[in-house]
Amino acid sequence: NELIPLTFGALFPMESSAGGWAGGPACLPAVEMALEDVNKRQDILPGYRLQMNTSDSKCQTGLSIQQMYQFIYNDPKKLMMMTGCSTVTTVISEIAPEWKLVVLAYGASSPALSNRERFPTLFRTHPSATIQNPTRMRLFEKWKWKKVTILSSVEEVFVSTAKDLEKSCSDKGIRVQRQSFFGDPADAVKTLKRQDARIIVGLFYEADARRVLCQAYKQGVYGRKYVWFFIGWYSNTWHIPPFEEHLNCTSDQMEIAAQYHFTTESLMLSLDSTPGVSGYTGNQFKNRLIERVDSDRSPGEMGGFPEAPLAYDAVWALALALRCTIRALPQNVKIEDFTYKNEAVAGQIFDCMKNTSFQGVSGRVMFSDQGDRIVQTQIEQMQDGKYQLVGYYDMTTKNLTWMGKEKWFGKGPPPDSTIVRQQI
Ligand SMILES: CC1(C)CO[C@@H](CC(=O)O)CN1
Repeated sequence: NELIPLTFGALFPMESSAGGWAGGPACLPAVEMALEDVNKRQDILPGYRLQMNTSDSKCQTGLSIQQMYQFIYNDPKKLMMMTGCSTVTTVISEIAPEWKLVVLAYGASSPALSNRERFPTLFRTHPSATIQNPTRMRLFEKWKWKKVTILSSVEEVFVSTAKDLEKSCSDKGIRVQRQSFFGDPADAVKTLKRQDARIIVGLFYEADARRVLCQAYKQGVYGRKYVWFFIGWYSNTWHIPPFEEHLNCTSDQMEIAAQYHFTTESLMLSLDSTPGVSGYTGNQFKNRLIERVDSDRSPGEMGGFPEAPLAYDAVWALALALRCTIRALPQNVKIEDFTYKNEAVAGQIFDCMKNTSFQGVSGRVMFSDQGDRIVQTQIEQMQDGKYQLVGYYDMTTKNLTWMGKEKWFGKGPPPDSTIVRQQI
């Protein structure tokens, strides 16, 4: 007897000509692998076959809306939408409720998406960029810093992350200065000096980070008096200036300025040695993906490779939510009767997605009330041009796992400002 197909629409940014994240090359094969894994199991969607219609969104909003209409106005009916980039996820999640569709984003980090008023049916297996802020706060507490400076570029994702961190600092009685720059950071770095900034959190894309680091070197905002925090998802050699950027700093100068800075980033691949619901561990997933894509480029270079576990787990979240829906619907209502207007089925899919909780290859998959993914974060420190893992932070348990591998120019962490020596 024929399996009944259940279809979802999926957008992958296979390239990003207009800027943005080209995560499709590694995330599409990860999703295809998850579909095969789900469909070969008898206990996930018995009697059904999960399938997807895909389009290359190029990380462009206009194109993705046009593709969404194609999904909706052509059979088969789509039960859900899966998206990548934050920009595409924003527009798709704003219009999806018109067709009572849940949106599941595997590659959207923008804090603005944590908003149930604007995005009532959005869930994401990719954490918001603000998830790094509790980790930064925990380190300020560990090293007793009560004055912090935040420097961001003007992109919305970084300004909203900076504002979130600024609020967390104020709530904890930490004095915080925040400024943002567009293009050349020279004046912004000059302001850091004038403010006597010592503990500096940088929030920008990789190319801006190089410009900031070069200015820090030129203006002497580096070394024993300073601690820089950068974002951890840059490449491991991000601080080496590419020839074409004509940065007027040498690699040696950049390495000197970068010495002992910290980074924070979301853990996207589970370190757990016990397999998850798929039957695979994070590492087994990673090796299977590398086998599958056997591209001439090294897999780590493939766009979206770090986020591939999130895409794989998104299919499992979707499949388990559909299984939950099938079990919850009354006898006379079939999930295949979904019609973009059928509140009963759509409402049940939303409720099931809301209650998602399973062990994925990217770790525990659960969503907050805003549909946000909660993950652990990883802390590294650059030591002589190489990143050294120094700790993990779990914001749900507030547990900081520290390796004690960090290094300082002096005996320990520098003070957060000029300490006026108390006259004894
Ligand atoms: C960690 C990163 C690179 C943040 O941006 C995400 C893409 C986006 O938010 O548009 C993908 N993952």
